[in-house]
Amino acid sequence: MNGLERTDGDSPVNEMRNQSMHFEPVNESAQYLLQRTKYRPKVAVICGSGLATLGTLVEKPDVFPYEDIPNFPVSTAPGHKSRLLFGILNGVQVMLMQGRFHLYEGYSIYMCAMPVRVMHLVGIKSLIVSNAAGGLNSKFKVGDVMMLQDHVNLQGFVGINPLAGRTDTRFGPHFFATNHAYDRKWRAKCRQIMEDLGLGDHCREGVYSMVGGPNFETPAELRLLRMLGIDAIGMSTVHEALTAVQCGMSLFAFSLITNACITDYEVDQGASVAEVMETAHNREEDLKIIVGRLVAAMGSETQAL
Ligand SMILES: O=P(O)(O)O[C@H]1O[C@H](CO)[C@@H](O)[C@H]1O
Ligand code: HPA
Repeated sequence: MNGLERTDGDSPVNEMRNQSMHFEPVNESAQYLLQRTKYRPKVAVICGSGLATLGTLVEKPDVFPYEDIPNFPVSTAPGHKSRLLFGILNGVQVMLMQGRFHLYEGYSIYMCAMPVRVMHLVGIKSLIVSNAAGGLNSKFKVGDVMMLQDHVNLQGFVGINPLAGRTDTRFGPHFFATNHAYDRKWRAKCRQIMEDLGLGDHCREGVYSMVGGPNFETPAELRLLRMLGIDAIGMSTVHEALTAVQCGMSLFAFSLITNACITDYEVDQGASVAEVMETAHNREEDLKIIVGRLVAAMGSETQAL
């Protein structure tokens, strides 16, 4: 054990440290939920922009508006419903977030990632994270699904990281490897599911990164991101993924490529929320089947845990 891993929340030195996550408010949110639902899910889903419709898969749901959950943030982004569902999806108990939190909403990186810590205290072992993203890789087409093999934590480069600051080992270790953050078995499963559905040509794999937003990127920024080896760009997911891995969850994440990133100054058209929503809407039925089958696979695996 080193000095960073202690759990002495009220020590004077911790008072001087930044506003990183405390155990008690997260636990209060988790206990609020556990006391009000009979479900004890081990699988969770985070719905990206325009993908809240995945929530329609959940049968017999217990519905918790975020505003009712103590210490929980409230969604303000377009296409995010701001409610948490507990219920059954393809025969598996799930916890599903219809709405996530972004830096551009004014929340700290700790608050953006806080629901994942709530999931951990609820008992979640496997997590599916979805997002809408712009396609930087020129081979990608609008409507493709990019499974995250990896990410670049741009905010982390300058110390903006939900794991920074005081660490409470009840949320996992301070230092840990991230070379297998995204569990390759779920990528193999997703590829198989998409091939079975005749969607193999739309199944991609690559590197995601997150900017702060809310504006979409300039052509110069997009060219820089492409040089960094980034295939898809969004404004979310990285902080959730890191928090999930720290908590020991098995993670699958995918980007729906909702728009092509435009780096040519001669093109008049630019990225828009309307295009993001339209693509999400067009792909929702396929994504429901894919996510449903992935949840079923995760459910069989976590049953034994
Ligand atoms: O990452 P999700 O929440 O899917 O949302 C993506 O879509 C929004 C832009 O339309 C941004 O918030 C971007 O991050
Ligand atoms: N950039 C950033 N975030 C996004 C995009 C994009 O092009 N599309 C959807 N979310």
